[in-house]
Amino acid sequence: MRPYVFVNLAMSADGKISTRERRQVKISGADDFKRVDEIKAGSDGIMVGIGTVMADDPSLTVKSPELKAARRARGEDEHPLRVVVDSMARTSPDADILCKGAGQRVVAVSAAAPAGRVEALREKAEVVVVGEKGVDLTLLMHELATRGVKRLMVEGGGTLIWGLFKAGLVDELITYIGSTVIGGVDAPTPADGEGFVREDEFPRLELAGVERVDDGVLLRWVVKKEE
Ligand SMILES: NC(=O)C1=CN([C@@H]2O[C@H](COP(=O)(O)OP(=O)(O)OC[C@H]3O[C@@H](n4cnc5c(N)ncnc54)[C@H](O)[C@@H]3O)[C@@H](O)[C@H]2O)C=CC1
Ligand SMILES: Nc1nc(O)c(N)c(N[C@@H]2O[C@H](COP(=O)(O)O)[C@@H](O)[C@H]2O)n1
Repeated sequence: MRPYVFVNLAMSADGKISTRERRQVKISGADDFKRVDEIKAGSDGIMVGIGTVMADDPSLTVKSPELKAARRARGEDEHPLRVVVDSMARTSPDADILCKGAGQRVVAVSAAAPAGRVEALREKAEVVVVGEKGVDLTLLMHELATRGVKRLMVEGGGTLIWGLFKAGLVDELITYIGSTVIGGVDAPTPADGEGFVREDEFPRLELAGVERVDDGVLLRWVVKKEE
């Protein structure tokens, strides 16, 4: 049992999701940010890796007052459950994702995380220990499903997205391609990590939508299931 997992990201025309210094950049335009807010509001949970928390300090809150009101009217918290994948419990207790906006949080750590940092995080979030050295993403998905997460949005970054693809946990990939070039061999891309080597390992995608948004393109891919 696991949630439906969809990844949403914005990349430059040359396939980078931030600069080589991992500095957050605005790739999406106003209409795309509105679309992101809508799909976030339609999700039960939203997940990021600790690399993104440390680089961007995102809140991952729903921004539109109307969308927040609609969630309340459905009996939901204003913001989806926010989930940080954080093997060593490096999330700062002052991070926006733990402090901004009402709602539930889960920080997923491994058994190798220092006890003191785990205890400090328990003041702000539910901490789940899944995995020995790194976070076992399959176990985490099971934990999220038992907490009622049916639709999970993944915001990145590239290392987490790679880990999810490697574990066969991605159902859909939504990519906004913006009208800019970032460049840099060390700049993060949508799926980093070590990468697949053999062609028979590559996840296969089916193109489910192409749309012009702002001055870029929105692509929606559905991951083909193995027969
Ligand atoms: N343009 C966009 O749409 C977005 C861009 N970003 C950018 O991505 C960059 C951050 O990406 P990364 O450094 O790759 O960090 P990340 O956010 O992907 O976090 C990776 C970390 O997650 C932890 N982790 C634990 N278990 C794991 C597992 N099983 N698989 C994978 N990771 C696991 C590890 O500590 C790992 O270093 C930033 O520069 C940020 O601005 C992030 C989100 C969206
Ligand atoms: N969809 C999208 N377009 C961009 O141009 C971006 N830079 C990002 N970045 C992601 O948005 C997060 C910000 O979240 P909050 O506004 O703090 O809620 C950031 O951390 C990236 O995950 N996304």
